[in-house]
Amino acid sequence: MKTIDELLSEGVAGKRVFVRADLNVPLDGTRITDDGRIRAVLPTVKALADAGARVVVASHLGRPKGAPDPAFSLAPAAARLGELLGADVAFAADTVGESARTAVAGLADGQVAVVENLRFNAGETSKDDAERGAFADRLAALADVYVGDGFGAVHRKHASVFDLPARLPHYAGHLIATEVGVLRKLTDDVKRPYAVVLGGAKVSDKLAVIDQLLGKADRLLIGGGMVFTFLKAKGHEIGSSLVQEDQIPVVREYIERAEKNGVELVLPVDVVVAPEFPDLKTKAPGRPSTVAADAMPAGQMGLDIGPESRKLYASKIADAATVFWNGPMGVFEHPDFAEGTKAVAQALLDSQAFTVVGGGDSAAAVRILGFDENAFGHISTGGGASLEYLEGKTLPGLAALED
Ligand SMILES: Nc1ncnc2c1ncn2[C@@H]1O[C@H](COP(=O)(O)OP(=O)(O)OP(=O)(O)O)[C@@H](O)[C@H]1O
Ligand SMILES: O=C(O)[C@H](O)COP(=O)(O)O
Repeated sequence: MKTIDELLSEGVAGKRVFVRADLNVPLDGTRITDDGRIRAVLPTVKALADAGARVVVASHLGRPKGAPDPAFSLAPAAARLGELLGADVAFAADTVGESARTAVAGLADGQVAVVENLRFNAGETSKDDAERGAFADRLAALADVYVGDGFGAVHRKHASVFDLPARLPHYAGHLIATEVGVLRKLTDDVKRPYAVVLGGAKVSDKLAVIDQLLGKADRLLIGGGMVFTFLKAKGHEIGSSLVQEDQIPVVREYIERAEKNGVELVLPVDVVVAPEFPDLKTKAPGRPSTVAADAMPAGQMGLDIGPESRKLYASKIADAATVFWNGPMGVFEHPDFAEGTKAVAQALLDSQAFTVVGGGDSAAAVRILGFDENAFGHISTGGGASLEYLEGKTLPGLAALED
């Protein structure tokens, strides 16, 4: 994979460089609640601009349906990029149309433009190779060189990620190079004991990852919404908690395989429950109570791991040599259900282990709960992307950058 350093040494002054970033940031209306992903691509954009390139930045935001939708405009992200760069950033109101062509044509050396959300175009995410290819042709017309730096999206076989680099000289940006360098350490020669902490709400995505991790990790600590599919598979009552009913047989097989492979599968011994999902806007009292994990009352919903589990999880993290953490332990957005996530974050910081936090929500949780992000070994900008990398899958956006 050629990197941006090679591109810079070849010289980029006057060239139009297309940077595929992941500016898919959480928004409250038009207010960005966590700008980590914009800050993460700054080194690449800055290096190119400083070297005199005409930089065209593109990204998706959210999951619009292949047509313009103002709720998913990249305008707030473009404005924030300009603030962080300390420079004017032009914004095109479309992705490959008149506005984009004019914005790019108007760039002087060292200037930056952002084009509108890639997913406002059906060709970006199409399953049809020809349709994606046609959109990639239109993107290619905007640039002379491609730099892939949207690590959070490299697991997507989308036009700007997969098809466009085939049409232009292509290089990996600083963020992709860093992310791959760190995650490779977790796949090539991981220092053991290797503990993986999995939580969050995207249960079906993450259950598939466990299949692979059972052959790689020494310890698997389960938290978040995934817990209840495991507890149910063990025959326990789980009340009205999140559950993936169709995965119960699969989870039973995981429990057996963990035992056979000598992988320590750690489940909560107690859970924090409430009568209903908390109101995250008003933060009205969540009416939490703590119960044993094998004695959850019917009608209650599990929303965090309990105090005994926090101690247990911290002890399993304390003497690990490597820890990968993806997904909050509970509904951390509400103070009544944030303690499990806080305890795991603190345990990572207290351990001597090499620690990697992966996932948009996990990284945001760390920052929102007030932890110093620089104290962790690495905070990945990719949730699904980092998990799929660890699964050993070929990621389209990385394969496309190879020659
Ligand atoms: N017990 C639970 N019940 C319901 N939701 C939960 C529970 N525990 C955690 N969550 C929710 O999980 C969400 C985060 O899950 P997600 O799987 O998206 O994390 P992530 O992998 O860090 O993010 P991403 O994949 O978007 O990069 C949070 O909004 C949190 O409230
Ligand atoms: O948030 C993410 O994980 C990335 O930006 C990819 O977004 P997607 O899951 O909508 O493809």
